[in-house]
Amino acid sequence: MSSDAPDPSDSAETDADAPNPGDVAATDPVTATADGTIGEPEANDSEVEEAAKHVPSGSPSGTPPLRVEGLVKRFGGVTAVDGASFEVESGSLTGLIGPNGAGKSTTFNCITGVHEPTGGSVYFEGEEITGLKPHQIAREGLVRTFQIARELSEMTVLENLMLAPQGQLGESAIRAVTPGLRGAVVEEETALRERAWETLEFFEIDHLAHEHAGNLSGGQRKLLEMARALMTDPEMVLLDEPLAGVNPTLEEKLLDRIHDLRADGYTFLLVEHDMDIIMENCERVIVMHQGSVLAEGTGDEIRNDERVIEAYLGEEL
Ligand SMILES: Nc1ncnc2c1ncn2[C@@H]1O[C@H](COP(=O)(O)OP(=O)(O)OP(=O)(O)O)[C@@H](O)[C@H]1O
Repeated sequence: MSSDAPDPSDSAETDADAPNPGDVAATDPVTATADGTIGEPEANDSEVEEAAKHVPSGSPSGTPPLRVEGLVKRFGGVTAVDGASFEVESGSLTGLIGPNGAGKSTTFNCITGVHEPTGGSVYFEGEEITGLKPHQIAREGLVRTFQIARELSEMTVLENLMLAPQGQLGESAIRAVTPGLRGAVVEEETALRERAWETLEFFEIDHLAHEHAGNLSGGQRKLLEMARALMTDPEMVLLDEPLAGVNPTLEEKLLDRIHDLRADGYTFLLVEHDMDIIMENCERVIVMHQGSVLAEGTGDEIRNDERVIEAYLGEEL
């Protein structure tokens, strides 16, 4: 996949700023806790436990969580996405595949507000989100995973999780320093810390809570990236090659977690080059080619589709 870094050739447009997961606001929630420490979760009252839980509320009945209509993205003379249209069903794990340069990354970036589309529309749970900034889209419940930025590599795994909502949602630190709001902030931080521990346990990386993120293996980092995305209480998560460079044990763990989350009502759109993973895990597959959608269907339908075979000519399908 191409990098998310803005391309100099893209300067003519006003792409939204990508949420910078490395942006640590002036008042860091990790240090703004009641006792000033980051520790194991304290005994929780039921209110905190309730606040820590998140289950997707789901789309209004019959509305696909994600609908992309005639999406176009040009970079100067290059048309990266050329009228792509598709829907993702609620609670599904849908694969987005296509040969190199098909436009998958750019589509992800347009959906999540990293790029402003040149044309077309994106709807999330029936509401148009085209052109919104990434943190606004994240606030609606649609997030993507991001590589752990350099600044965050120097922080612990627990800190990474506690900062995730700020990074993705663009929360203002002002609330945290405003007199009169401090009590509420401390309560929020307690819930946040509890939630972070729960999430670490869910991904089975709680033993790494106090490790610097930079010391994690590639696979552990992928788990952390996913854990960070979940800390924002999303309804839907876009996964951009979440298994690249992950060893088979962690790969299985990550896929198991994705299936668990699906069972809880989360929706996933997955870009992945490994066709076996797509075919074994995705009930629906969307194939992009030259910027638009070439075919859609089950893994078997896609594998046997002549147009898809031709598009992948020379590549293993
Ligand atoms: N910022 C950019 N500036 C100019 N061209 C770009 C930019 N981003 C992507 N492109 C071009 O748009 C096309 C689609 O790229 P994109 O990365 O979206 O494809 P992809 O399907 O994700 O490919 P891959 O699987 O190889 O990562 C390619 O021709 C690529 O070179």
